[in-house]
Amino acid sequence: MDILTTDEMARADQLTIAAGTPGFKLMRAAGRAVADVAGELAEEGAILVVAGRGNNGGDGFVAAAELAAQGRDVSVILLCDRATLKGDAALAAKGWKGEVLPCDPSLIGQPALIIDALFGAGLNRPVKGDPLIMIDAINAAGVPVLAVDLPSGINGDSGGVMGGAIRATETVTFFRPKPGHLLVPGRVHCGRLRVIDIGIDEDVLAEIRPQTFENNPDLWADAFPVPKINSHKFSRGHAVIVSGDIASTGAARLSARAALRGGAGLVTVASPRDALAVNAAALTAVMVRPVDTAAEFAALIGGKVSACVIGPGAGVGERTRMFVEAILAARRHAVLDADALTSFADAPERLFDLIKASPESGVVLTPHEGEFSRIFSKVDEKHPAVSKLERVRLAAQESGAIVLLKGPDTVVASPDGRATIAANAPPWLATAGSGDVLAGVIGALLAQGVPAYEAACIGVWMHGEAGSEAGPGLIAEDLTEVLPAVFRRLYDQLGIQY
Ligand SMILES: NC(=O)C1=CN([C@@H]2O[C@H](COP(=O)(O)OP(=O)(O)OC[C@H]3O[C@@H](n4cnc5c(N)ncnc54)[C@H](O)[C@@H]3O)[C@@H](O)[C@H]2O)[C@@H](O)CC1
Ligand SMILES: Nc1ncnc2c1ncn2[C@@H]1O[C@H](COP(=O)(O)OP(=O)(O)O)[C@@H](O)[C@H]1O
Ligand SMILES: [K+]
Repeated sequence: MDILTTDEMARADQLTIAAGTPGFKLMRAAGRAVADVAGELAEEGAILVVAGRGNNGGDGFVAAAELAAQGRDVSVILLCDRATLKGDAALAAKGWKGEVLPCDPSLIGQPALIIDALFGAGLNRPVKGDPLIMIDAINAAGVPVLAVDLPSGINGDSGGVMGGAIRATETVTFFRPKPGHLLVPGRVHCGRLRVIDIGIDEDVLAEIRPQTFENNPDLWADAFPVPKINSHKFSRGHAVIVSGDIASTGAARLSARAALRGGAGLVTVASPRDALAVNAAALTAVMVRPVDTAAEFAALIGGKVSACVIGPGAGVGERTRMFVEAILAARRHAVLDADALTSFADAPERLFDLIKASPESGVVLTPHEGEFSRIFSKVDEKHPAVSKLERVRLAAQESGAIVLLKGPDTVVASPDGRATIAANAPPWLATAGSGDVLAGVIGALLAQGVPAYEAACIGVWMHGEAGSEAGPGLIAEDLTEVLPAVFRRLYDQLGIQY
């Protein structure tokens, strides 16, 4: 699904209004939808609406009036003087015939539900003073909270907490999700997210041309590789995974097994000679080749190899740097992870120049936050206050690669500006070796000819699904073993026969 920034959402409102739907009609639809959800969350008992001075508060007033009309016990606290409300919010407040209580936290009491309509997309500075006291008091009340559009205090574009923020049970947003609903900590503050139609025509999207998407199969189904009846192992691609020295071979084996499970027809581990016995003893369907020097490595990948994965356990230093350079010189599709990134921490431009010199080869960089700040320190220095989404976009532009920044809200961005945010990763994915499996799955997709952006998105999604499939207690080894179940469900979802 498309994700709209708050500016893009404002544009969607404007286009809809310009096409003849009054803004107040949108507000009425929004407020009524909030009232419906409130009725579901609290089938009985008192409901308190806490409204701010803007249109978010306006939605709150509409919901209050709607709930009162249904016979519910509703009260409204307003952050400002009612007489100072303007535009649609003033109109909405007129529709509320009850009393308006002042902004006093002692008036919150213990309702069955609080509707948070303090701030939405218009939050433009850190919350302090009275609204902050109110937010803290709502959070402390210990009752369910339904947030209108965004939990108040959450930045809709970054998901960041601006001074303080509501912890909602559920959030109702309109038309499309915003980045702040999916990026943490915003996602955590939202609770369950509902996206509701308020009468904005989908045609506005053709004009807005959103560049951010939630990472799910609708987005990349067409690029998903399905073996054909006449496929053979060579046509499914050959992935090479670089092993580290004898003390750190496991990470490459995890990646290699994941690459095989991910659908690569052949997988070879390029192993230092002194680690050959360890790797060979621990691998079966995955092949092992002795490789010590850059020349040997170049000879191996110069053959029928379609993609390389380097980084997991590879070791930081000249050997890894030379191997990365050999991969890029040979124009192989590549996943550069972990140590392959850290090896360029002192000279990231050297890496980026090589990537940009072969734009036709798909290169995916898969840092976690620590690795990201090592190789993209310039992005962080130049743009200290931007969201995770924009940081990754900037990193993709700077490097010329597809950049994937891991975490509970993994972002994938392309130098052309497209980006996805994933929201399907369970927290138990954060375990040693999990990233190595992710690198292997993406390597498999690249090996099968999937374009790098889609390969990264598919890999992240499948990795998240595998985490849910394996469930709590998972270790990285489990992820590869549950991939067949993830494939089966995806095939069912996409209507692919098997
Ligand atoms: N036609 C539209 O544009 C629609 C808007 N809708 C609602 O309108 C909301 C956006 O409305 P607004 O743009 O009026 O913005 P908000 O209602 O989010 O808040 C804006 C007001 O809060 C003030 N403010 C911002 N940050 C503050 C802070 N930290 N401390 C104190 N005051 C602060 C601003 O100065 C402004 O007065 C959406 O989130 C959505 O709920 C919906 O009614 C659907 C239609
Ligand atoms: N809180 C979290 N919720 C969901 N997924 C997470 C969370 N933290 C990390 N992950 C995921 O776990 C994986 C960890 O990878 P990484 O940091 O490279 O670890 P390792 O190097 O041990 O494999 C990544 O895919 C990341 O997105
Ligand atoms: K709100």
